[in-house]
Amino acid sequence: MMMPPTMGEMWTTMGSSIASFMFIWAIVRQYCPYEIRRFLEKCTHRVTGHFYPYITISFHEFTGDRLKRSEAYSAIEAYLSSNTSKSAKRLKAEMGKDSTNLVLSMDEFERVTDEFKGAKVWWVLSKTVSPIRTGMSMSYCPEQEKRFYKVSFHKRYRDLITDSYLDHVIREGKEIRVKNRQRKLYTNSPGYKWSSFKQTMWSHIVFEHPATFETMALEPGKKKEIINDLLTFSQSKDFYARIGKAWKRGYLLYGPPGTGKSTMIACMANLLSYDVYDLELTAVKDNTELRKLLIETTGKSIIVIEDIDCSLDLTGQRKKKGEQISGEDYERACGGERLVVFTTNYVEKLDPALIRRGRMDKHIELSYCSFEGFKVLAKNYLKLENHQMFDKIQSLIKETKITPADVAENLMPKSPTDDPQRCLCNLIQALQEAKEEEDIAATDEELK
Ligand SMILES: Nc1ncnc2c1ncn2[C@@H]1O[C@H](COP(=O)(O)OP(=O)(O)OP(=O)(O)O)[C@@H](O)[C@H]1O
Ligand SMILES: [Mg+2]
Repeated sequence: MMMPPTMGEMWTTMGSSIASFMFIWAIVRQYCPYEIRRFLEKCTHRVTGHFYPYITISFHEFTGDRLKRSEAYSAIEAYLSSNTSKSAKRLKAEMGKDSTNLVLSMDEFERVTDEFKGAKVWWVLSKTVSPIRTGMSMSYCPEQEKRFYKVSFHKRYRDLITDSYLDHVIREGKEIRVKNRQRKLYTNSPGYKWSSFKQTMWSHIVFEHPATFETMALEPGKKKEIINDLLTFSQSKDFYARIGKAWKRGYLLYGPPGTGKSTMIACMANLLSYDVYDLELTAVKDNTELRKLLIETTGKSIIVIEDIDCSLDLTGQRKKKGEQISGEDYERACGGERLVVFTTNYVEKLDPALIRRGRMDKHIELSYCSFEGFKVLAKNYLKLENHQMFDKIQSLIKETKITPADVAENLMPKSPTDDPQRCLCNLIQALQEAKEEEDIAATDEELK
C-alpha cells in the first residue's frame, strides 16, 4: 500500500523541484536569446494579470533618447529617500551636497511601503539589464542598465493613487529637491568671459553665504515686514497667474556703504533657497545680450544688479535705440519666481521712471546702526544679550551715524586675549570719535 509522503519527504521534493527550476532558469537566462526571454516574461505577466488584484506603475530613469533624466524619477527618488528610507532595510549611502554628511536612500530591489489616505502602496527600485544595440554581434555587446521605480497598489485604490497620490509624491519630491540642491552663485563678469563653445553666458560657483535674517542687524519690525513680503511672494504662484502678471518682484535696497545691502541679498537667498545671478551690467554689450542673459536665468532665483547708479546710464525710457539698457527688459525677459534686487548708495540720483513700482515694487532703506541693530551684533559676535555698558552705547549710538559694518568691525575680537568687555570699550571709543567728527563737521557747516 502506498503511504502518504511525510512532511520531511514533501520538503525534500519541493526543495529539489525549486532547485531544478532555478537550474533550468539559469540555463535559460544564459543561453536563451534576449528576445525569447522577454517574450517568456511577457507571457507570464499576462497570465498572472488575470488573477492578481494589484496594479503596478513604472517610472523609468531615462525616457526617450536617454539624454535627460526623467523629472518624475528624480522627484520620486527625493520623496522616497526623505519619507521612507527609515523603513527600508537595505540602503544606499552617498555624499550629500556639501560633502560633509551622508545621504541615505533605498538600494536596488529594496521594497518600502507608504500610506496615503488609508491606501497602502509599495515602492521598489528595480533595474533591467539589456544589451545595447550596436552593429556588433550580440555576444560582444555591452549591457545597459535601466533603472526604474515601480509602485504597486490594490486596484480598488486606482483613482486615489492616479489622481492624487502620484501628484502628491511628485510635488513633495520636487520641493525636497529644491531644498536640498546645491545652490549657485552665477556671474556674467568679464573675468569669466563667455565663449562661443560654452552653452550658457553665465559662469557659476557654489553659493555658500552664512548670512540669515536672524544675524542681520535691523529693527525687528522692519525685518519681520521684509520676511513676510518675501514669503508671501514665494507662495503666490496662483495669485500672480490669476492677475495675469509675471511671477516676479523687484526690490530696491538703498543706503550708505556698509549698511548691509549685499548682506541682505544673501539673507533673502538663504531664506527662500534661491540661486543668485549677479548681473554685472558694465559687462553687458547691448539689449540683446541682456535679454539673452535674463532668459537663461532659471526660476527660484534672485537677479542682482548692484550699484545701478554707477553701472550704466539706466533710464526707464530708451534714449538712443539699441545703445541703452532700459528697465523694460527686466519686465519682459523674466518669467516665473524671480526676485530682481537693485542696490544703490544714491537713491536720489536714480531716474523716477526706473524705480517706479512695477519695476522696483518694494523700496527698502538700510541705514545707520540703531541700538536694536547693535544688540543683534553683540549677540552674534560676543554672545552677549545684556551688559552694563549697553546703556552708554545706547545713548551714544542714538546721536551718531555709525554703519553696522563699523559696529561689527569694532566688536570683532582682535587678539586671543580680547574679551567682550574690551570689544565693547573699542566700540564706545569709536562711537565717541565718530561723534566728535560729526560735531566738528556740523560747526563748520554752521560757520559757512
Ligand atoms: N545690517 C547688518 N547686519 C549685520 N552685518 C552687517 C550689516 N550691515 C553690514 N554688515 C557687515 O558689514 C559687512 C559689509 O556689509 P555689506 O557688504 O552688506 O554692505 P553694503 O550695504 O552692501 O555696502 P556697499 O554699499 O558698499 O556695497 C558685511 O560683511 C557684514 O559683516
Ligand atoms: Mg554691497
